[in-house]
Amino acid sequence: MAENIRVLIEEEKVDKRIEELGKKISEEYAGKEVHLICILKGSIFFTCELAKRITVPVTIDFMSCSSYGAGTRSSGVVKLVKDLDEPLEGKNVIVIEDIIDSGRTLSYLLEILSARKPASLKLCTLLDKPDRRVMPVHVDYTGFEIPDEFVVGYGLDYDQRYRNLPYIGVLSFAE
Ligand SMILES: O=P(O)(O)OC[C@H]1O[C@H](OP(=O)(O)OP(=O)(O)O)[C@H](O)[C@@H]1O
Ligand code: HPA
Repeated sequence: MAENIRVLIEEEKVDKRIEELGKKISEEYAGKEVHLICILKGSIFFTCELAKRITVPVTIDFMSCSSYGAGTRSSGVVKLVKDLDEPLEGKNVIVIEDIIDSGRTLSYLLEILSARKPASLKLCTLLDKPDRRVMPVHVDYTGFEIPDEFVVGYGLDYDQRYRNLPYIGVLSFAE
């Protein structure tokens, strides 16, 4: 089946929104240091772009969690693939995600992370698909709310491909 991609959010619009989020976070954390947790692999592009636009001191750590296999639907089982290198105690933590869909990944992760006693714990996502939510998740910073369509680009993949597209696109399949 042939794969087609239709642009949903252009590169310029994504960049502008990330700039706004960086400014907001910098204002809200004035005088503090923020510890960003990048959820691999999808949020790597967003984390890099956002971190460059935050003007308070930033540290970064990485975690990997997986529930989507080779398809477009979650398996429903979230697995921790790689844990953080650093402890979180006393840190102002912001978890950075590329997308919140069913909410399963984040509700699982936030429970693990809050047990590690950070000074504060917030969630920032580039994309949110609220119509697909199965598990409730409180999101503090959202780039864009999007409809229930499978998207790729800006870190998001289909079967590990398309992460490098500089825009957000909707993937569809034609016979
Ligand atoms: O809200 P959910 O339905 O749980 O979906 C969101 C999660 O799915 C994607 O990760 P994926 O498991 O595909 O791993 P990847 O980031 O390595 O592509 C995405 O990066 C989120 O972590
Ligand atoms: O729409 C999506 N695209 C890519 N990966 C995803 N993981 C959850 N939702 C999506």
